[in-house]
Amino acid sequence: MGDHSRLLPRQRSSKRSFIDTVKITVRRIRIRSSNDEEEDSGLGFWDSSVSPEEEEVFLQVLGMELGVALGVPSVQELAKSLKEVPTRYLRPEFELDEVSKDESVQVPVIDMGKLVGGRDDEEDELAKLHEACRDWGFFQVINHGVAEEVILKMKADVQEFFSLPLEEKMEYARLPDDIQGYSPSQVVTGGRKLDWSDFLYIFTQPRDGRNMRFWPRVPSSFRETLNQYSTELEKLNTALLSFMARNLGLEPEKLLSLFEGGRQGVRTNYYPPCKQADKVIGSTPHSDVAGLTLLTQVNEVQGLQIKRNGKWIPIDPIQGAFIVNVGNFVEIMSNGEYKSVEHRAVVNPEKERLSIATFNNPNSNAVIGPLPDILGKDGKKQAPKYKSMSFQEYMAERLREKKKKYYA
Ligand SMILES: O=C(O)CCC(=O)C(=O)O
Ligand SMILES: [Fe+2]
Repeated sequence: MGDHSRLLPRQRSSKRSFIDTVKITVRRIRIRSSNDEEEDSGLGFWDSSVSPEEEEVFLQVLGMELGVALGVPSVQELAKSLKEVPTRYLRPEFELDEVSKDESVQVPVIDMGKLVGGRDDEEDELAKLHEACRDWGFFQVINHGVAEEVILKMKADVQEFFSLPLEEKMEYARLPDDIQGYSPSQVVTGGRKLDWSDFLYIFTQPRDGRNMRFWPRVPSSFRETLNQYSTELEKLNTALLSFMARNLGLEPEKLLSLFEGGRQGVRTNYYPPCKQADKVIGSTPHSDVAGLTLLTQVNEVQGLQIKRNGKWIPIDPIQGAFIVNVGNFVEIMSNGEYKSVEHRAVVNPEKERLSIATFNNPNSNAVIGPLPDILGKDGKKQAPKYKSMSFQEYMAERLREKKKKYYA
């Protein structure tokens, strides 16, 4: 998932006793779940008044430990040895969802080649981009300027990483106090239901925010490849934001300054095949907590679906294109003119699927709210549809929401 709502400050070591409390709670839950009972209590502690940062650490430690306790270091491994899908992955709530069969319904394709260099068709393409962000929240971008070689290398290295033996991947396992690293999906929520996927999540920009501990050394080119990929995608993100700013009647510099130095995270998703593919979900429906998300699909296996008029529309990726979606931050900043659309990933019965999602965030000083220039646009005052708050407050709120959803 693109959640990535977990960008709160790291825990200070003075909070040790809190962590110990968490560990004890987790141990209790572990004993309980190994006895195969419902593990829904033992969370009385949860209600005590802890700060959002503390909640954050709690969720992470709980999620990690619970994942291990349930014997799911990786869905990829589970899928190999599997006779039957464990109940925890069965998601009957999605079985009746309607999926569109009309293959002609596809997200708009934006040709970035037309947006640079003062061509005659520039205005038409800008209008198409505006429409895509307003009406779809998703589009594919071609002629985006990212060298094909960099994309191919990234895909190859990601594929190689996931084909390593589990022990090697576990060298980059997520740690209790971090959200980066290799992990099965959704254990971070400690939820009762799990997604049919693993991921490797790495903070890639700004450079001084990198923790090389989570950057794979194998394949040997991985680090350099990711560095290049992330740098190229940062440029693409900036270019797209500046076109969107023009479309929204904003000064590009003003919008870009909110994203300057913001965190970029690259999440590579691995969806193992599943014989009961229609009974599991690779990525639970969500909208991305990001400014813009740029997605590359590693192989030809389809899986991404977006919600439109109550139906799921499967996205057919164009070779070499990026699938771009408006994230929650851009929706809010545009006062809802652009939409952060719900999406999910389904699993294939025969083939593995891999994707690389790059999330680009505003910086932590940015106020998250409708931009004053949008509210006052065209001389008319628009009422703000979203509250304004600090980046940290926004993240804490998402966390509280998640807590409600998974622990209610
Ligand atoms: O795998 C995909 O196509 C979607 C992944 C996704 O939505 C995410 O990581 O946020
Ligand atoms: Fe997503």
